Amino acid sequence: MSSSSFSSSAAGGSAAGSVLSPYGWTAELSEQFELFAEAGLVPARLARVDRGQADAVLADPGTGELRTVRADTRPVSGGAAPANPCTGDWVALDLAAEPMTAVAALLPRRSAIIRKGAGKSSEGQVLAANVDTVLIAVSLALDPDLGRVERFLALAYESGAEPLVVLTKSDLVGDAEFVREDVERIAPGVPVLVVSAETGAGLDVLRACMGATSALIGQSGAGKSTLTNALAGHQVMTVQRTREGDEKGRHTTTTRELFALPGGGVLIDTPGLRGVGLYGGEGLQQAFAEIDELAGRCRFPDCSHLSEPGCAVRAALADGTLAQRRWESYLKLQRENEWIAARTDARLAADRVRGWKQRSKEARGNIRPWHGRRAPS
Ligand SMILES: Nc1nc2c(ncn2[C@@H]2O[C@H](COP(=O)(O)OP(=O)(O)OP(=O)(O)O)[C@@H](O)[C@H]2O)c(=O)[nH]1
Ligand SMILES: [Zn+2]
Repeated sequence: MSSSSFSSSAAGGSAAGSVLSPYGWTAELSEQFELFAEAGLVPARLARVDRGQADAVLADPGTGELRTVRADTRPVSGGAAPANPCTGDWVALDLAAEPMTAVAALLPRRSAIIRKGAGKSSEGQVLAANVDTVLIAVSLALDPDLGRVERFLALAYESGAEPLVVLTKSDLVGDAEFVREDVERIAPGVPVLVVSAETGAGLDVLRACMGATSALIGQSGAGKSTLTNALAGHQVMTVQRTREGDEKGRHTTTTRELFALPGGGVLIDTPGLRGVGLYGGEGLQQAFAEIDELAGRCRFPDCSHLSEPGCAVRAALADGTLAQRRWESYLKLQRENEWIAARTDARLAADRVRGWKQRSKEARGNIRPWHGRRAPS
């Protein structure tokens, strides 16, 4: 691609605005972008991120039409994992960069779904950025795992986006109402919708509830890719049909991808999550708002809810207002969160010590050539 065909004047301007608005571009973003536009950079949204590169959707400054380009993400990678570019990020592209288009900057995120990284690492992994609605897909074909739904809800709240539970594959069950009620009980204030990607039932209501950018999360096999295809109106994701009706799914989705929807707005499909570790705390309080509220009514503000008199939590457990299962689920997620917080603190402390040692070593190294003596250590 020749760099001379791009003029900086169109970048970030109204052309980009109208063409990118179905992708979630707003006047506010346009304002944030002004300085980048003056520098000759072009706004784009990342639709897919692989190792070191991304697919970026932009309004071509020459033709004004939507276009997807491959871009080098290395200039904005390499820092702390949660700050790395991910699907849904708005970026400033340098189309003239050699040897290929490069992501020159990431715009500040409005929200981000971050889970605890895989393995022993305490680093967060961003699944999707700038999301308005988190759709938690739960298959009606299996007994619902309420603890898992609670975990996804906490993750969704933590992101800063609005959660919504989507019970999928309604064509496979006679009556979804019981499950819907069970899920509603553990998701106070959260819409719980029943859909079938197969028959199209419930899709209109779902569409009406989705914000400008929605992201689908859920267990592998929950029907996320099938639902993405149904909402997109055509096959955008490859769905592996499990011949024996195996409900476990096969991890068909390997990279996050972002799609424009026919009625405007975009949908981000994420790979099936076997285990989602939480990464942060506030989301848990929101997902278990009624427990938070109960704890506020205990006689002692620092009540451990174990043996203190006047404990509102124990009272609620005793009279059945608070289900034992729900309380244990909360405690479990809270323990995980504390662990991750401790790990993160320990890692930051270790980083600080390492950074200090490195700097003092460099300082010694700098002194030696000029003074010919060892710096005091
Ligand atoms: N009967 C019926 N089957 C469905 C429906 N939606 C999905 N399925 C089937 O469920 C299986 C899993 O669907 P996927 O869309 O691949 O699930 P996924 O959540 O994207 O799975 P991962 O890509 O592994 O995360 C496939 O065999 C689909 O054909 C539905 O509405 N009705
Ligand atoms: Zn208490």
